[in-house]
Amino acid sequence: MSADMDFRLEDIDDAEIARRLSIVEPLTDSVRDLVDAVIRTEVDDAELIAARTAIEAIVTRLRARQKDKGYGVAFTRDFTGMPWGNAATGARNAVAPPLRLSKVDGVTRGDVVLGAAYEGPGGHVHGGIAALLLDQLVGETAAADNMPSFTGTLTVRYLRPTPLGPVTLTGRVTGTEGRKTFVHGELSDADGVTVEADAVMIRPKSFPSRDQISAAITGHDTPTADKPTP
Ligand SMILES: CCCCCCCCCCCCCC(=O)SCCNC(=O)CCNC(=O)[C@H](O)C(C)(C)COP(=O)(O)OP(=O)(O)OC[C@H]1O[C@@H](n2cnc3c(N)ncnc32)[C@H](O)[C@@H]1OP(=O)(O)O
Repeated sequence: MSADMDFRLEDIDDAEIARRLSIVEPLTDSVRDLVDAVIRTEVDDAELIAARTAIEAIVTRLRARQKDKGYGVAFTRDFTGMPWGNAATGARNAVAPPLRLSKVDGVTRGDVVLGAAYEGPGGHVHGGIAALLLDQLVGETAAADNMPSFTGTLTVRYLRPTPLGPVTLTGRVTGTEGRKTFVHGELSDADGVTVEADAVMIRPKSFPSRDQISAAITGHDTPTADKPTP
């Protein structure tokens, strides 16, 4: 993680974050629903072509005004992070399942339903998706005070196939050594653990301090900070 990461200020409060999420999360859910529908639909070719035309019109509307590249990581002045483009948990990212992780008593936990969009072996979760979710899990488990570490090494062990459907993620820190944090993570279905991971998470020596990030984000205004749209 280097100092040229895309940190930026969104000078907003919790109420404004909630307002924006109340608009974008249902949109993201609708796009997830669309992905699921495209995978599972059995309508005829004419319907598929009509659907494509309608979707292309929506894409054109959304592209009327947009960022040059990824969403980046926005922070408020009190250091609330908004990684809304994140591939595993981003509130604006329909590629990500609707997973929210939270930490209670040192254990990070989240529940999510993995549907057709996450299939690998028929009826089962793709191994890369399991690894993605476990990577996010160990990342959030290692993060302290909203300051992330990078995944140095992620060792994933697939114990048995994970059926599509509800899964639970749990992670905990197993040790620290200098800038390294060791984390164990598990992905489980109703019958127990299906995939487990051990990670070495590293706070890079070049990583900016919280004060440096604060200075960087408050030193310039984000182009979107004063816009009313979420
Ligand atoms: C917005 C707010 C969000 C807040 C929540 C955040 C959640 C975020 C969730 C995001 C989740 C998503 C997460 C993602 O997807 S993170 C993205 C995927 N990961 C990367 O891209 C990492 C790329 N690699 C690097 O940046 C550097 O190589 C790192 C940072 C890893 C080390 O570079 P650095 O120059 O700092 O290292 P050093 O040479 O001083 O060595 C230091 C120590 O580390 C040991 N070592 C070195 N490399 C490795 C290795 N690969 N495995 C094991 N150990 C390693 C080394 O032996 C030494 O140990 P010791 O000799 O001291 O004992």
